[in-house]
Amino acid sequence: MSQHTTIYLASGSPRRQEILTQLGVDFIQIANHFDETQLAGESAKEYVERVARGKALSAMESSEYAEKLPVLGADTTVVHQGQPLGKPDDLQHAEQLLERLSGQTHHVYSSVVITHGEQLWQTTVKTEVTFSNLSKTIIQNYCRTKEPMGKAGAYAIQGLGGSLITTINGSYTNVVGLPLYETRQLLEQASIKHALV
Ligand SMILES: Cc1cn([C@H]2C[C@H](O)[C@@H](COP(=O)(O)OP(=O)(O)OP(=O)(O)O)O2)c(=O)[nH]c1=O
Repeated sequence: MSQHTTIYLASGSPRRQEILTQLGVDFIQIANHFDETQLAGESAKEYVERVARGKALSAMESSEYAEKLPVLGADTTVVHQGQPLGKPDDLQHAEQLLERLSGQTHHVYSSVVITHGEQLWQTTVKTEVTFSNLSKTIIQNYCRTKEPMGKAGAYAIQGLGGSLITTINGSYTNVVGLPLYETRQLLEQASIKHALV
């Protein structure tokens, strides 16, 4: 099979753009308008996998992108006690999410999908993250930086939020939004050019 040198990235996440750039992938960024509301009766892992597929497929099916290059989409969700915690609606919601995660261990799931025509490749990675005990003042001061906004679980491990975390077990880039090693493997399965092939 011949190699694809350019793909569509169906993501507005600056973190995903940075990680793909780090991998040396040439991409064109496109929007995805997938509705991320949760359906009843699915596990957190099934949820993140469905949303990642939905993001990639909805972007691919858009007639605007008829050229049909491969499309990469991804979703990241923080899961605490089996419940997916998405991005905060506002700063008050961010405080509630951080109160919930304080002193606790949770999991971060990222699922990455590449679609091209009838073909679909998908990988899902889980990382365990443990938070220190957070005082009300620390939570309020952290929220005041606005860093929690737009981040699943209301924190950014790559920013000041990293100072709230005591340990992680598993892939760091998976928490940031795109697991580097597993994404490289997926690119290779889909015959997409990156810096190492
Ligand atoms: C937990 C965590 C999440 N995040 C980010 C990664 C994702 O951008 C975001 C999770 O939301 P997503 O819904 O996965 O992605 P998104 O809406 O930002 O972008 P798109 O759907 O267009 O691809 O949270 C961090 O940047 N750092 C972290 O530590």
